[in-house]
Amino acid sequence: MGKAQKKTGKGRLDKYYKLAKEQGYRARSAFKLIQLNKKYSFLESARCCIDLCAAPGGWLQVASKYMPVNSVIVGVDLVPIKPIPRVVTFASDITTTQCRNLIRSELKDWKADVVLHDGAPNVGTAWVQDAYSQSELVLMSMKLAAEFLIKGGTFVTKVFRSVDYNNLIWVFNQLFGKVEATKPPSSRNVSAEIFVVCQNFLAPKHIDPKFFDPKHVFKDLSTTITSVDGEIDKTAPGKNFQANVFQPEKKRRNRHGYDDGDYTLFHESGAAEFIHGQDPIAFLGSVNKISFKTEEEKEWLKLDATTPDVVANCEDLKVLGKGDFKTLMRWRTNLREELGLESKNKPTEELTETVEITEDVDPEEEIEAELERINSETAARIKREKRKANEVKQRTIQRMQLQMTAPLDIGLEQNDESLRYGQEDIFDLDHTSKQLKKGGIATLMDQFDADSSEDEQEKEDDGDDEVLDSDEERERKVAALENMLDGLYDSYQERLKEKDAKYKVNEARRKNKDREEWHGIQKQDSDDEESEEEGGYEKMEEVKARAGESSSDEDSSDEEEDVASSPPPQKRRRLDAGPSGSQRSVAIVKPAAALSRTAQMWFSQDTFADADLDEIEDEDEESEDVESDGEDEDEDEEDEEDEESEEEDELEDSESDFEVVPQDPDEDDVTMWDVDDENEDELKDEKIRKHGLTTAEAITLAQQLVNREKTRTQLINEGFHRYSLNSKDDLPSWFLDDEEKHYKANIPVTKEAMTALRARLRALDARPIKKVAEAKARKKFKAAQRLEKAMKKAEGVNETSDMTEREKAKQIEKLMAKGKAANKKKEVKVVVAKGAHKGLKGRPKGVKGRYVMVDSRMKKEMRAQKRKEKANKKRKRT
Ligand SMILES: C[S@@+](CC[C@H](N)C(=O)[O-])C[C@H]1O[C@@H](n2cnc3c(N)ncnc32)[C@H](O)[C@@H]1O
Repeated sequence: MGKAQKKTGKGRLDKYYKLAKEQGYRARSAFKLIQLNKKYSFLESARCCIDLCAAPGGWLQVASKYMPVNSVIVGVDLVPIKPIPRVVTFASDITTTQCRNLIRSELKDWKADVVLHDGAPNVGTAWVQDAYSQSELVLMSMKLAAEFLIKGGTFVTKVFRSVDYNNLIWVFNQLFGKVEATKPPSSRNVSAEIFVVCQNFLAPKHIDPKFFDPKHVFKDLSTTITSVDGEIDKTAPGKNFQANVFQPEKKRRNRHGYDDGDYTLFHESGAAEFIHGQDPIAFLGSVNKISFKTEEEKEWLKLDATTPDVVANCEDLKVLGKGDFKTLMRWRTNLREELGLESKNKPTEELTETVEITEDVDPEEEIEAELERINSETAARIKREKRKANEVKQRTIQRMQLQMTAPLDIGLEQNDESLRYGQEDIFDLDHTSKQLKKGGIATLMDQFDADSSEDEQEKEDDGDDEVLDSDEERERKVAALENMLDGLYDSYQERLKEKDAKYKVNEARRKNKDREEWHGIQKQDSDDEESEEEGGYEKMEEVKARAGESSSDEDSSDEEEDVASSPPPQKRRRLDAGPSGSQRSVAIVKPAAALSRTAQMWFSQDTFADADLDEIEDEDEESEDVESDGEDEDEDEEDEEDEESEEEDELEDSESDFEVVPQDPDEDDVTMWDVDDENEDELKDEKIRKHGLTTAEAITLAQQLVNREKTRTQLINEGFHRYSLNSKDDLPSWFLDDEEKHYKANIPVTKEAMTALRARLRALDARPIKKVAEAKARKKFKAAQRLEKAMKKAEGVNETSDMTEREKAKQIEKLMAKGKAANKKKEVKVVVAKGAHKGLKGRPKGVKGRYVMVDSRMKKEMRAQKRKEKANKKRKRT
């Protein structure tokens, strides 16, 4: 099992693996040679073949099979190869002379027609190393091939696609007439191996030994080491050391061998060379240790700049990381500055000051320069402030767009003074109207921006610039990240919602609603009297329509302007009759011009009817609930029961009488969780109209209402709890969405409700399936058709004059009876073939119409079959 898994893991169980097993080859690689030979046909004519790196012997098997009988086949590998008939094998390293000698002794003075090489180094470490070892191995095998191949012979070798590839091909081309690289189908695509078939060995008398020397063949390797960026760096060798410095974890081979006279791998150099040298990076890459041996170097050890860290780093450069090398580079710079080898990068201001001191400057010029400096500093500061203010503004706007914050939040973030903006836009008309006159939210935001930038400026002046900057930076990053996340979440939600058909309906509704949004009643003097007669609902609709007309084509800002410029409504007539039935007096609403539309709507309520707007503020403070003002006088006298019944009455009254319902002054100020309540309600209503109440909770509540166990007010009141009005400000939209879904009160369900729901479901279940329903409908339709036909006939009978009335009546009765009756199936009489009927051919005596003869055997068999079918059906159902 383990073995099988291992093979599967390596992906070996492919077609060729199975084929090799089937055909008795020791390795799937045998098919590579088969396919190569199929293409180039070098084995059939070969009399002698050397297979280098032949274990376990797949290629040898192929050679033995395809080569003529009595051919000489020699296989060499590091590992011993199990004997193969007609094949001589031995274990040896093909890079050694011992191997060469062994082959020589085996071949005597024969020459090989084919030399095969499928070697792969048994390293299995880094890819670069593997590839290079492979290239070296190829070069060694080519050396053997050049020695043992006959002129015109073929050399087949495996190479890896690597930087050495072209060099190898170049060498092959020097020794062979035809060189072709190919990848047989059995070679896996994922493998970097390529097979090069070199044909027509030129057998030159003298071959330059450099062709077999990796140092020469791959000599530009040292200059083609990949740089830090992963690009081939073909520049000076010195650069490679730089690469080593900044990528120390990558070990590279010393491909170019040792320098003349230098046979060690360890290099030590004095610190002076590092400090005074022009190429410190190359130095760090080529040296193992920096020593402090000279007097000067020893002195450097005493300097503050030479920290213990630096000394430790100098001990062994080969173990250092990027950071350590940077420390050394910094140390070098510091030291060079101290030694005066490098000038310090002083700030320009410092330099300017030095110039001022040294130069004899005219006082006027000095003043001018000073002024210029101050100006430029101020300009820079203003620019900085502006940038910061813009950033804050942008952030706030972005937050608002993402619905993370309401305009009120801006105030909250600020201070108590500005906190008033958000709340007073409802209650403090003067203050708010002033704010709104200036430009509404934008003004508030501007003010906020100004405030915040002032604050920031103060902070900046007080505190450390660097710390503040970094803090701000961090804050900005965090905010940007949050915004990004929220934005992503929103777009995710959008995507989800777009898919949702319900959402589309919702959206369409909301758009309609927005278009029709009621912006309060605007006074129309001319139709005062009409409005008195009209019902409240009509009035509201009319006003809605008017508001819609006026606002439909304009954007919100235009609307604001319109409100401001339109003549203020002078008076408002209350239309509802009070408990006494008398009409109330007309209220004067003065400063509507200065109010926002929402504020107008709010103050258009009757509650404010008697009061001058200037007084409203005071009233607000006194009374908590604005709506209850009108009933104040009575309330004290009434007991709790009366109160309840009055509330009910009020609710009923409200349906018939016109009452200005206060619209939420600002949607952002509403602190309920469920944002789409209205739409949801509409949908629910529609659903209820269509399907009735579908949940046990809904049925429970409905039953309670119908049975007068609870009043509507009670139900509404029960829906509130201490968390209902929790602020949703600053809460991320995903949280609100979750809350909307899951944060719901558990409504107790009654047994009756469950029973009712179950009964309904049962009725639903009991409904016939479609086919049955269709059949029934067909039947009904046919019956109706029959009846119609009969009636037509009856009419005809009625119109004939040949018949007496009595006859007519009889005839019609018959026709109608026929029309009502369904077509009866023609009866088939069953005649049992026994007694006189046994073995009877033809119609039995006394039997009229259709008949069928049955015998007892047949009857039994039929019954048995029916029984079986029934049993089968039952089994299937369970
Ligand atoms: C892919 S296998 C060859 C498979 C063979 N062609 C066959 O069909 O069975 C590669 C072989 O190269 C051998 N090898 C690697 N380096 C070698 C070296 N320096 N001298 C001899 N054989 C070597 C390995 O021992 C290994 O068996």
